[in-house]
Amino acid sequence: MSTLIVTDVTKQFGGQPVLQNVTLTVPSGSRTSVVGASGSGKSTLLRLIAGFDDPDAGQISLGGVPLAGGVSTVPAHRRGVGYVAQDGALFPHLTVGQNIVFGLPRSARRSARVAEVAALVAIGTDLLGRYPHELSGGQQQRVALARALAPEPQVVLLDEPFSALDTGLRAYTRRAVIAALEQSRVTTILVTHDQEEALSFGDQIAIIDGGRISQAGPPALVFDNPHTAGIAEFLGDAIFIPCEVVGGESHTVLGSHPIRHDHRTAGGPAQALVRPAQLTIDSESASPNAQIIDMQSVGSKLNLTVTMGSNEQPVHLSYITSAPERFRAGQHARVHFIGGVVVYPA
Ligand SMILES: Nc1ncnc2c1ncn2[C@@H]1O[C@H](COP(=O)(O)OP(=O)(O)OP(=O)(O)O)[C@@H](O)[C@H]1O
Repeated sequence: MSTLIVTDVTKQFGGQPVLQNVTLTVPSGSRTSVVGASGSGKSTLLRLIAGFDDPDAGQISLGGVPLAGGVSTVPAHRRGVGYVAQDGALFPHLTVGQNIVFGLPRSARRSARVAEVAALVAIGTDLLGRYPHELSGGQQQRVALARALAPEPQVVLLDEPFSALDTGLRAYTRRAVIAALEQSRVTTILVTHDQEEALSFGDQIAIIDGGRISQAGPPALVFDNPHTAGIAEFLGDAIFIPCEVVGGESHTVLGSHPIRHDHRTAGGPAQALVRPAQLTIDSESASPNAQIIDMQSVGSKLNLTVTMGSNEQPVHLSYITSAPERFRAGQHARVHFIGGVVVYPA
C-alpha cells in the first residue's frame, strides 16, 4: 500500500511562512489535486514530498514509512516518488526511448517496459527514436509521465503539467494522463491553478491558500459545499445575493429557497450562494424584477451586473444563454433561480 500522509508540515523561506500546518492524506492508488493561486505554496509542497527540500516541522510518510520529519530523512532518489515538471524537463540529447528508461536500472533498460509504459501514455513505438524537440508539447508531457512511471513509483507528483499546452491539446493530454494513471493505480498528486482541472482530476481536491489547506474532500462535495464564500468564488462562477435567514430558509429579493448549508457562526448580514446553472433570466418578461446595469458578453456566457427589487446594491451574475443578443445594458428582466443555496456571512 502507498498511502501518502503529510502531517502538520510547515516551511519558511527567509523567515516568510510558505506552508503552515499542512495536513493531507492521499489514499493508496487515488488521485488528489492541489489547487491554489500563484504563490500559495503548491510547488513547495510537492518539492517537500519529492525530497528536493526538507520541511521545518511536521512529517511526511509513504506506506507507513517516514520520509521526512522523523529521525532520518529518505533521500529523493530512494523515496519511490516520480516527478513531472511543468515543461516535462525531458533530456534534449536523449531520444524518447532513452528518456523513458532513464530512471531504470541498466539491466532493465532493454526490457519490454519501455514499450509497455509508452503504450500506457498513448505514445506509439514509432516515436521512441525521436528527440524531444521533434514532439508536440502534449507528446512531450506524456513522455515525461512515462519516464516517471517506468520505475513503478509508489507516488507520482505532477506540477502543473498541462499549463503550457493550448486548450484542445490540454484537454486531450489531460484525458490521456488520467487514463494512464487509472491503469497504473499509482497514488498521484496534481498541482494546478486551474479550478476546472482540479475539480475533474480525481478523488480528492485540496484548496491551498496562503500556505494553508483551506478545504479538502471529494470534488463534488467541496463544490456543493464550499466552507467559505472565498472558496466558493475560487471554484467557479459564484453569485452572491443578500439574504435573510428565517425558519431554515433563505429569503432574497428573488423569493424563498431551502438552505443546503449554512456557514454563519452568528447572526448578522448574510448572503446566499447561487450557481449560474440554477439561474434563468427572462429578458422579455412582462413582470421584471431586475434591471441590467452593465453587461459583458463572452461567447454564450454573459457577465451581468444587475439591481434587483428595491435593493440598490448591484449583484454580479454569470449566465449561459443560447441567445446573448437578447440582452443589453439598461434592460429590465426577470431573474429566477431554482434549488437550494449555501449561506455565508455577508
Ligand atoms: N527556494 C525558495 N527561496 C525563497 N522563497 C521561495 C523558494 N521557493 C518558493 N519560495 C516562495 O514561496 C512562495 C510559494 O512558492 P511556490 O512555488 O510553492 O508557490 P506556487 O503556489 O507553486 O506558485 P505558482 O503557481 O506561481 O508556481 C512564493 O512566495 C515563493 O516566492
